[in-house]
Amino acid sequence: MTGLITAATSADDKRTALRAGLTSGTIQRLPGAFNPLTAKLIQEVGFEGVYVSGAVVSADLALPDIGLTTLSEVTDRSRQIARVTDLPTFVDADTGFGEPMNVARTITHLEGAGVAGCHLEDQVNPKRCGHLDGKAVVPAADMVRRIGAAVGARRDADFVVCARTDARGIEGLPAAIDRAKAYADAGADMIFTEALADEAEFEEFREAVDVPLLANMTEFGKSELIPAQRLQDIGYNAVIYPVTTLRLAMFAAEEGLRGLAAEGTQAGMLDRMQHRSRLYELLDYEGYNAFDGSVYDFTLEGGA
Ligand SMILES: C[C@](O)(C(=O)O)[C@H](CC(=O)O)C(=O)O
Ligand SMILES: [Mg+2]
Repeated sequence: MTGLITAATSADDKRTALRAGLTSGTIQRLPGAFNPLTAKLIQEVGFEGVYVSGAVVSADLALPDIGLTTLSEVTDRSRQIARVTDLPTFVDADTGFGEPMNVARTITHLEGAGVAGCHLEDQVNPKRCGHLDGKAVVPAADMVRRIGAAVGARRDADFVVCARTDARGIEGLPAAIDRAKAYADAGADMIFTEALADEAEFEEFREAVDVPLLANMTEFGKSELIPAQRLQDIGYNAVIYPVTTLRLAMFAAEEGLRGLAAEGTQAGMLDRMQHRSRLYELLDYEGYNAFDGSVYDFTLEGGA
């Protein structure tokens, strides 16, 4: 049964892998998984990690990304995703769901859910998407307290605590860099440099800060979409594609639903669908069948 139902790799080993990846010189590419099945696809295609996006957890519930989701909702989704992948799962913990003591609780919950690390941001509560205007940040000293609480709460020293600064769009790049340095001094293992404008800003950040850096290549936002290889050349250690799979899937779903409504049948769009056989391959029906021969005792032949 190993590897069926849950991934074979332990949470400890996944945390070790994330740590090793962040110092390997190879940029760790983490697409967002909008569900556990997508996490399996991310692994199969060959990425280094899986991201659980706050924007996606919210959007999945048909909610805007303004801090409405709860620690329980984010933890449950993260656990479901971490369970099925051998890759490290890295989670968006927003502002940590409250004050420093809440942040400590957030870390213990996420650790317990088998995730490899998370990021906490320096926005005020309620937060908003980092690529929107009108954000506000807490004083750096408050964020330092959030980080201290997070670092002190983890039981596995390999759990990555990443500090995100949203200050670039509010206080400017030099202030964002100063904050990043203070956050690293407070024990953050990595800095998430939110909403930088262009390559030059990523370079400037890299030169100024010593700890690993994470880039956010979200679409239709404030940052130029820089290829992973280029980010690696600049010296970034990780990159997230937080909403990419959800945007791809929702675009396809909308097109398909409009076509179905217009045509009265989906017969003309089968070549744009994941085939039943491909879905079953991803779900590893064969593996379950090896466990119990009655699982896969049907044939796909003849079906469209
Ligand atoms: C990374 C992010 O925090 C997320 O929740 O995925 C978002 C992404 C987005 O809204 O595009 C962000 O604030 O950048
Ligand atoms: Mg977010």
